[in-house]
Amino acid sequence: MTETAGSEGGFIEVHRRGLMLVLSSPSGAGKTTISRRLLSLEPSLTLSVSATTRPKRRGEVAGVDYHFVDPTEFNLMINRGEFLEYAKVFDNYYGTPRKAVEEILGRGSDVLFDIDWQGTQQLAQAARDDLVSVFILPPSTRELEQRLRARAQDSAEVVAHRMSKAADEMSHWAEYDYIIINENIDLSVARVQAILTAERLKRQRQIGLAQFVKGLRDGQ
Ligand SMILES: Nc1ncnc2c1ncn2[C@@H]1O[C@H](COP(=O)(O)OP(=O)(O)OP(=O)(O)O)[C@@H](O)[C@H]1O
Ligand SMILES: Nc1nc2c(ncn2[C@@H]2O[C@H](COP(=O)(O)O)[C@@H](O)[C@H]2O)c(=O)[nH]1
Repeated sequence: MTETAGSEGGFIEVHRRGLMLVLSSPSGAGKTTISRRLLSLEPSLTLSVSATTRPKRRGEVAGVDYHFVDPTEFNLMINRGEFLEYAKVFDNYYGTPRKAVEEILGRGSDVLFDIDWQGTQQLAQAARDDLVSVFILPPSTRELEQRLRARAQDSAEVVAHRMSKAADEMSHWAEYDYIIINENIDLSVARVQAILTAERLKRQRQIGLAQFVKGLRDGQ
């Protein structure tokens, strides 16, 4: 993203280095819901569409929600080095295609990731300075289970399996930059949006500022 700043006598471009915004949570805490709302509010934020070996849920669209691939194809993608990160989550494989992320960042957009703690650790190793990580917690375990059931997308066994993994997932909360308890969805979306706004304004993400300030000091 480029912002043009200046006054009469010449404009100096202040570019912004793209950032990678990660949302993680135990299954059902609300990160997909928050992501969709945020994407509709933030035109220069683009979702990284993961590849997965998980079967498609009712209502999911290939290429929009996920790239649905079989385990053989997923392995080929691993061997060809096509993933920025990948992990096994709840008995299926999930991975972030590298090329798409590079293209999004290359055109000056920020990237939104809905990935688990394993993927977040891998991204942090590869690009810590560009990463902003947010962990979403449910208001209670009971509410988490209710949300998974009310979503009505997974079998009772899958819901039980995901609930059994929730405590493990949540043990990684302290590895994240920000924590949001998702009680009220409007408030949670506003909070993630506030984080994004503040992170975009960080000094180190604004390229060309030194020149811009020099111009100001020189009276431009
Ligand atoms: N603040 C909220 N209050 C009530 N219901 C919510 C809230 N946030 C999300 N939900 C609902 O909870 C269910 C699970 O949300 P969502 O699918 O966004 O979770 P998720 O964290 O993306 O789960 P997964 O990791 O399994 O993809 C959905 O039916 C959603 O509408
Ligand atoms: N490490 C990664 N985790 C991912 C990726 N895409 C999704 N996920 C996480 O998997 C679980 C389950 O997702 P669901 O859609 O089956 O409910 C959830 O925690 C996601 O955040 C990925 O590319 N890498």
